[in-house]
Order: sequence, then C-alpha cells, then structure tokens
Amino acid sequence: MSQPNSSSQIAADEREDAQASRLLTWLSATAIAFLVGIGAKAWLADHTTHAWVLWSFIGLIGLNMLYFAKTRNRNRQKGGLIVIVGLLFTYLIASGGESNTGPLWFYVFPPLLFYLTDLKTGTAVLLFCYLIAAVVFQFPGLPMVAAEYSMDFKIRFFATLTFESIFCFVLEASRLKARNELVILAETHEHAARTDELTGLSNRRDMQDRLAMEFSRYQRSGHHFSVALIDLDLFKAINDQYGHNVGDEVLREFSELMKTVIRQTDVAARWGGEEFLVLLPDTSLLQALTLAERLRSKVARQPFRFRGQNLPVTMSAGVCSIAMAGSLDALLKQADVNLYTAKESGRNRIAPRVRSQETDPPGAPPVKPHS
Ligand SMILES: Nc1nc2c(ncn2[C@@H]2O[C@H](COP(=O)(O)OP(=O)(O)OP(=O)(O)O)[C@@H](O)[C@H]2O)c(=O)[nH]1
Repeated sequence: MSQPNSSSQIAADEREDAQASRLLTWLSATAIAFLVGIGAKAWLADHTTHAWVLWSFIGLIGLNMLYFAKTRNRNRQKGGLIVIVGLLFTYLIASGGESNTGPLWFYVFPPLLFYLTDLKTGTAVLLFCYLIAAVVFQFPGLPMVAAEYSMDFKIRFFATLTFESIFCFVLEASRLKARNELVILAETHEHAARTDELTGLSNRRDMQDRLAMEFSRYQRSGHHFSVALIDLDLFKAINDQYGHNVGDEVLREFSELMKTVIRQTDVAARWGGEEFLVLLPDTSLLQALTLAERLRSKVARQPFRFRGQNLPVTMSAGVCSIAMAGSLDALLKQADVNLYTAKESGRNRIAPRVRSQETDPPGAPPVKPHS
C-alpha cells in the first residue's frame, strides 16, 4: 500500500482499515458457522477425524478474534486469518474433504486475499497456494495426502481458479485506481476550499480553523501566540489610478514578499479584500511587533512597479498577543483596534508602537479613518 501523505489519504486508509476489520469479524463468524455445520455433517457421515480437524479450525479462528479484541492490531488479525484459511484449504485439498470436493473451497481465497492484502502480497500468497495444490495433485503418495484427483478435475480446477484470480486482481487494481483518483480529487477540493485564489495564501476559513487550533493549544499547554492584522494603505487609490488588474498584481506581490519574511511555522492568510492576517505561533507581542516592523519596512522599500512607475505601496498593521487578549474574539478585536490606531496616526506604521518605531516613517500619507 502506498505511504499515506495527506489528511485525505490518511482518512481514506483509516476508513478502509476499519471497514476491512468489520468485514474480517463478519467473515470469521461466518467461517465458524460453516465449520460447525460441515463438521457436524462429516460427524454424522462417520468421518469423525475429518469433523474434528474442521472443528479445530474453529478454535484457531476464535483465538485470532480474541487476539484482535485484545490488541486491536488489524494487520495481525488479517495475517492470522489468511494463514488459518490457507492451512484449512491446504488440508481440504490434501484430504479431499468429503467426496473429493475439498478443493472447491479454494475459490473463496482469491477475492479474500486481494481484499485483505495489497496486490503484490495477494499474488505472492496465491502463487504459493498454487504451488501447494500442484504438489498435492502431482504427488498423491506424499504423507498427509489422502486424495487423488482425475486429470480432468486438476486441469479444470487450475483453469477456473486462474481465471477467477486474474478477474479478482483486475477488479482490485481498478478499485485501487478509482480510490486513489478520489483521494486526489478530495485533496484538490480541500486545498481549493482553504486557499485564496488570487494570492495562494490561506483564506479566511482556513485561518479561522488554524486560530481555533492554536487557541486550544494555548489553553491546553499555555503556548503563546500573536497575530498581525495587515492592511495595504490607500489601496483604493491604486485601483482607481492604475486599474483593478494592477491592484491584483500588487496583492500578489505583497503576498510573495510576506512569505519571505515570516517563518515556516507562521501562517499568512488573506483575511478579506486588501487585509491580511498573520498567525505567529510561539511568538510574544514584542517578537510579533519586530516581525511586523520588518515587513512594513521591506514593503516600503520594495519597488512595486507598473509601466516604469513606482506604485505607492505601504502597509499598516495592528498586532496583538493572546496573553493580552485572553480570547480569540478579543484578540482579533484588539488587533483591529490597533490597526485603526496605526492608520489614524499616519499609516505606514505598526501599532502598538515600540521604541524602535518612535521616529515616524517618512512620507506617511494623510490620515483617513480605517474602514
Ligand atoms: N484589485 C483589487 N482590489 C481589491 C480587492 N479586494 C478589495 N479591493 C479594493 O481595496 C480597496 C480598499 O479600499 P478602502 O477600504 O477604502 O481602503 P484603502 O483605500 O486601502 O485606505 P486605507 O485602508 O484607509 O488605507 C477598495 O477599493 C476595494 O475595491 C481585490 O481582490 N483586488
């Protein structure tokens, strides 16, 4: 089976495993019921040894079920059942069962094998069973081999079993292919539902989930975090003067720039329009302010160009840490209030102010209330 590498794939694997486990329990119970019945029939026909051998397999299957109930180890449960069923079929072929019909039970094996294991293991186990059947057919004089089969039966047995095995292999291979395509589709949808189309950053919904996760981590283990609410200054003027497409390009360029400044563990999202929210795990207010200031100064220095002209792109940000807010709502509200303060005091700045920011940035645009 391929290595799980995404939440969709892990979820699909877990669902499939749980399903296989339920099927195994059901199969084990059915096998026990069959063995009780066939054993009783053999007993009544005076084939007492045969009856006892069949009933002893009930004990093995029961032990396998008990082992699983105790350890919840699905792989061992699968492996155990395959070995038991393999042994049972070997016995049935070697002994002939009743009236030499034992090998007919072998037809149950290929679908079971391919469902419970992967294609490679299934094929390998099946080939091994073919080998056992060939040895039993070829050397009826071997110890423990009591049955002799006609050439006609042997040819038909192998031909039909091979046909069934190939059919099961192809079915299982196409089931796996369809399943993998579904997992990829689910991943694509999951990614699209959480990503902002224009900038490729997380969208508001994804950020809300991440904020909730970070907040519960903070409540559980006291890990602090901060946020920076960022707004591009006088963005309407850029749109109005250069057009919406240029505005879009500025949003994209700004997002790329932001990615180069934040850490890998930080998450930047487009919070709406020309507003961005950066989540900074394990970051104090002072550290968050330092990062926001670094980004602000980089944006102010970066030339955003359109047709040879420099676009007047600057940003303001409101920063807040969870330690000061106490709740997510209060955190976002305080970050918004701080952003408003930054805009009110001249834009192209960060709030709350720290000593390194005391000198006003040059060329701050005139104040306009933040919407
Ligand atoms: N190009 C582009 N513009 C957008 C997008 N989303 C929002 N806007 C524009 O962003 C502008 C925001 O304008 P305002 O809310 O007045 O704020 P501002 O001009 O940035 O001024 P301040 O925030 O006060 O500095 C509006 O013109 C919106 O149309 C987008 O996806 N693309």
